[in-house]
Amino acid sequence: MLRTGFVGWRGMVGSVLMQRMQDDHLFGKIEPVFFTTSQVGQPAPEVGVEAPALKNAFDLDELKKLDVIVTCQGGDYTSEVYTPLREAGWQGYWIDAASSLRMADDSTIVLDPVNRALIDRQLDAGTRTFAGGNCTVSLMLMGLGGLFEADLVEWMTSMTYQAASGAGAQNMRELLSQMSAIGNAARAELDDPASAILDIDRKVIDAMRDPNFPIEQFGAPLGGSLLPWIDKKLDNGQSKEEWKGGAESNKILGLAPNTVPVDGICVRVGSMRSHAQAFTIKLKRDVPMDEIEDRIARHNEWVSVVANDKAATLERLTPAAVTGTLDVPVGRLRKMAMGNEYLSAFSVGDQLLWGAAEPLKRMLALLIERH
Ligand SMILES: NC(=O)C1=CN([C@@H]2O[C@H](COP(=O)(O)OP(=O)(O)OC[C@H]3O[C@@H](n4cnc5c(N)ncnc54)[C@H](OP(=O)(O)O)[C@@H]3O)[C@@H](O)[C@H]2O)C=CC1
Ligand SMILES: N[C@@H](CC(=O)OP(=O)(O)O)C(=O)O
Repeated sequence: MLRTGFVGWRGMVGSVLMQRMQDDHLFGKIEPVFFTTSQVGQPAPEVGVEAPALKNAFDLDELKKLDVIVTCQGGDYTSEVYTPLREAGWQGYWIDAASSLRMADDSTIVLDPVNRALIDRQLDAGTRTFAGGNCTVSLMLMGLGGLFEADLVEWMTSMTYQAASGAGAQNMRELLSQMSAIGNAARAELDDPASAILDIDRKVIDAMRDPNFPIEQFGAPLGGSLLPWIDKKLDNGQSKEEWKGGAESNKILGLAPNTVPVDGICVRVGSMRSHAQAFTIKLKRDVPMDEIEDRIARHNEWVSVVANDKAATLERLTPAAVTGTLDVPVGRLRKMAMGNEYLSAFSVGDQLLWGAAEPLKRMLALLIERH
């Protein structure tokens, strides 16, 4: 059995990974060892099989004993540990949720419903480093994989509506605190059906502009508003999140950089843990709508096409409908006013499942299967 170390297992992404591992009964197929950066010696989590007490995640000698390391601890941990571990001669499989190693020449970004053949080729060629993709990128490819598979996409834009969870657990809490502060500010007027809406509106904006409004994590109000910037600024004016759209998509598809240009504006909205994206897709040719819908729907078992009407859209194509599931609905499919080669689409997906934990779990399952 593969001796498999887990780092970052109690964080937000790590907890979802643990749950998915248990759902799929994977712990019985490995020898798990749990690591920590802060709780050495405490009991391992209950996962249905015996595991030793928590080990120090910086102890290279312990890490070197592992066949596989799965880390959801973040990029700082990866930067500190990965290179010394490899330099010390460790040749095990490193599976990482963080972005640090995604674009490295010797790493593969894993999203097996989309790039299983590439993953297999890389494994056969001796690749030992695997990273999960950026959440919006993975969710986009899960939704539109059928169009890429048929080589129909000339370029596309992705305008995102990203959930608070992508920024971390504290940010999710802050979003709720903001919503609560807004609700409290307008409580009396809300409870009075005769109150004027503009009075409510003024109280809301006053609360959002109050110096005591909780903005420590986001730096600005998100509840009742939105934030059209995610991550650092790059020299070309893109945010790093926007850059990942193009860079990671092409790498996942096994294409040379910028073969299919993907760009857009990434926006944080007040959704809790499901990201949504609006796409403008320039097709290589005028493809009939029924073929488009068929290709999208048949690509993998999690994607589905939502009819382009209001009732179906509100029922199935929202974060409230999708959160906590592996479903990736794609809707708002129609040809655009610019011409028949221009397709609009909208998709939603849980950014902690397909956006983070699920591809890692499946990579580990693949290693177990091959072992
Ligand atoms: N959030 C996201 O949407 C995505 C995140 N990622 C990657 O995953 C990394 C981890 O993200 P995320 O899971 O959000 O990070 P978290 O902040 O939830 O967890 C990271 C670590 O913080 C430590 N920690 C300290 N206090 C607590 C606490 N009260 N509860 C749980 N853990 C605690 C744990 O380490 P220890 O046990 O050692 O103390 C834990 O592993 C990111 O840095 C990113 O690289 C990738 C894709 C999406
Ligand atoms: N940046 C993403 C979440 C994330 O962690 O992305 P990455 O894994 O590429 O760092 C978001 O804010 O929604």
